[in-house]
Amino acid sequence: MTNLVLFGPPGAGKGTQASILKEKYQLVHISTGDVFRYNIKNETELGKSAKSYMDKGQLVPDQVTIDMLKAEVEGNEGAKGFIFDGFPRTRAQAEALGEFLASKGEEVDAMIALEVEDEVLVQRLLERGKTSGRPDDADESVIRERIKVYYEETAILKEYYKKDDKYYGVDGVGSVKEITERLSAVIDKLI
Ligand SMILES: Nc1ncnc2c1ncn2[C@@H]1O[C@H](COP(=O)(O)OP(=O)(O)O)[C@@H](O)[C@H]1O
Repeated sequence: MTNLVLFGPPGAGKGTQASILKEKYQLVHISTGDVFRYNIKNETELGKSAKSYMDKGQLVPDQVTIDMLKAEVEGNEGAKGFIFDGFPRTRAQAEALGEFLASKGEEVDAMIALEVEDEVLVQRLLERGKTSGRPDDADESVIRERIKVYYEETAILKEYYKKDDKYYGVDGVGSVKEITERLSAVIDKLI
């Protein structure tokens, strides 16, 4: 299996690239944000518990997120591998993912990060908010909170994967195609 973590701050372009890469490499794309939004739309218990955090730009609690992620992986038996998008976002999530994959004789092969400056992120998210219908994109203070949470809780994962030589940084500014090419150059060396 090939298991990739697509990493980067909110608005870095993870979702856009993951949808392209999953086709190209025949991997299953799991976006924790998308799964939460699906649950909110369908008014499930999970959706109800996630919504209040998401609307404020905060992280959904680890245990809820980890259980959901495991269920998504379990639901895709026979997959050639996964692209994890938006997960892990905390050290506890990274540890849980490692243990979970190890229990299946698998591992995270690489974390590939899209690197984009903060001000570019804010502009992209505000632009996306005009059409995405996402409440967390419509409000600049929520966007800034998400970026702050990223630096406080998520950015440390760079070191976490770096120590195992699994971290790859890619410039996230350019055309969608250019960025796909940069990511593919990393992935092609792994598989
Ligand atoms: N791994 C996660 N842990 C906790 N909360 C998460 C996780 N993934 C997504 N969320 C919640 O969903 C929101 C939206 O996530 P996402 O769709 O990945 O958007 P973005 O990265 O553009 O902010 C996050 O702000 C957070 O509240």
